Amino acid sequence: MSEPGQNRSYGSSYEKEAAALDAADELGELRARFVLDDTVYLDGNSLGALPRSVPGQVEDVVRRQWGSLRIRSWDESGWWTAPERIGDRIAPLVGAAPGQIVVGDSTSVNVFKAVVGAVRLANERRDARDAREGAGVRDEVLVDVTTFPTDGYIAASAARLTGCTLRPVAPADVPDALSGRTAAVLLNHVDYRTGRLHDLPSLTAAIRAAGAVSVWDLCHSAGALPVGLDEHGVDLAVGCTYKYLNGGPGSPAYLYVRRDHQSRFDSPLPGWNSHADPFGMTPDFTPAPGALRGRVGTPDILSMLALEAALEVWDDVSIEVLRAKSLALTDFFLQCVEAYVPGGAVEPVTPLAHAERGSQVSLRCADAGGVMRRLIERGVIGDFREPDILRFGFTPLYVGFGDAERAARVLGEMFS
Ligand SMILES: Cc1ncc(COP(=O)(O)O)c(C=O)c1O
Ligand SMILES: Nc1c(O)cccc1C(=O)C[C@H](N)C(=O)O
Repeated sequence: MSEPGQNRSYGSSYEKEAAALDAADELGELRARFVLDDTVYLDGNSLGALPRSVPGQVEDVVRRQWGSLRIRSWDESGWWTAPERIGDRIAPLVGAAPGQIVVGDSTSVNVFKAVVGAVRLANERRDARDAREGAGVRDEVLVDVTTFPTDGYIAASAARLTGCTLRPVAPADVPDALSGRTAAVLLNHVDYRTGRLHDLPSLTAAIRAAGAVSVWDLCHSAGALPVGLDEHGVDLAVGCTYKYLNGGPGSPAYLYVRRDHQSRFDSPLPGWNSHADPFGMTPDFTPAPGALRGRVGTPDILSMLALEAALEVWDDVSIEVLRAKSLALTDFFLQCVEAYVPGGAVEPVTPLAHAERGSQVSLRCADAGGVMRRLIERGVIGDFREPDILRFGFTPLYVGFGDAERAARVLGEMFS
């Protein structure tokens, strides 16, 4: 792969432009903090690359904290408080003040906690307003019709369990679909298939104005672009940590519970780790104060502390700078695709408008599965999503403009 500064001759004007952009990239030096090879890795929106800080720290967790300190590590190594400590480390990346995020469980499980919790919150609030306004029960859950499947499956079950009807709606149609019956609305911030960025500020405002509770899935936005949870008044949010946050395969997810809601957040999974006094071992459940009530059982310490090590890379990164690079990368990739790929062979599905674009580019293409297989054989790693989508994720921490140019060039060669 061509690295900036390397003494080689550049073939096309796009190669030259990529080299200049890489040389000027203020995040460029972060790439060295990841384990990468000479492939072009455009699949960090599925599994982020390994940060170099992780293996040594995981070894310490295993050998010293577990191997030597054993049970003492729950206190002495900070194991017990890891879910909230690591939650506070993720918080600035999604625009949240400390004390509102706990890490643990999978995204799917957190979607369940959040949707059931949202329906309960909406109706608890209704109880107070009900007497005054004569409002009926809020018994409808709206879900993004294009959602990543797990959110849809879990929302359907959560709706059944809470006596609600589930109504799939396109995100843009949510304002018109809201009514006095809407309890909760579950939306994806960035669509996993198309890369479309939904309008979180205005949708959240519409949901709040209708008296319903918003739940946002941040899997494809956290670590890729500014989210602004506190600023935009989001009620509840969930996200995974193995994509743009590089926590590793199956690393734990997180749950955000807005501070104003915490005292009324009634988790459908109250475990001993969400109890106010876990070691009191009482038969009755008293929820812990704050976001801690979003915890359930014993945290998965090995994965969680690998994630904590992975998050170190964010110490000096501005999300605004990251977003600017992400948009520049996807713009440049699209420009190169237009230059290298014969007209009509692929069609961009990801919106061109910056305000509607996440950190990926999806291209519709005939035999997309076969094309992606051949791209991977040629060292360009993206992925294929049914039925006809080539998906390229741009993780601004370690993807460069040279990668974007090479990926588009190799894609063009597939059609020559
Ligand atoms: C938007 C979205 N939600 C949820 C998930 C999956 O959640 P889990 O971590 O439970 O597998 C993914 C990806 O796997 C996703 O893209
Ligand atoms: N979570 C994944 C997994 O365990 C295996 C393979 C892929 C994934 C993914 O994250 C898929 C991803 N959410 C997507 O956007 O398609």
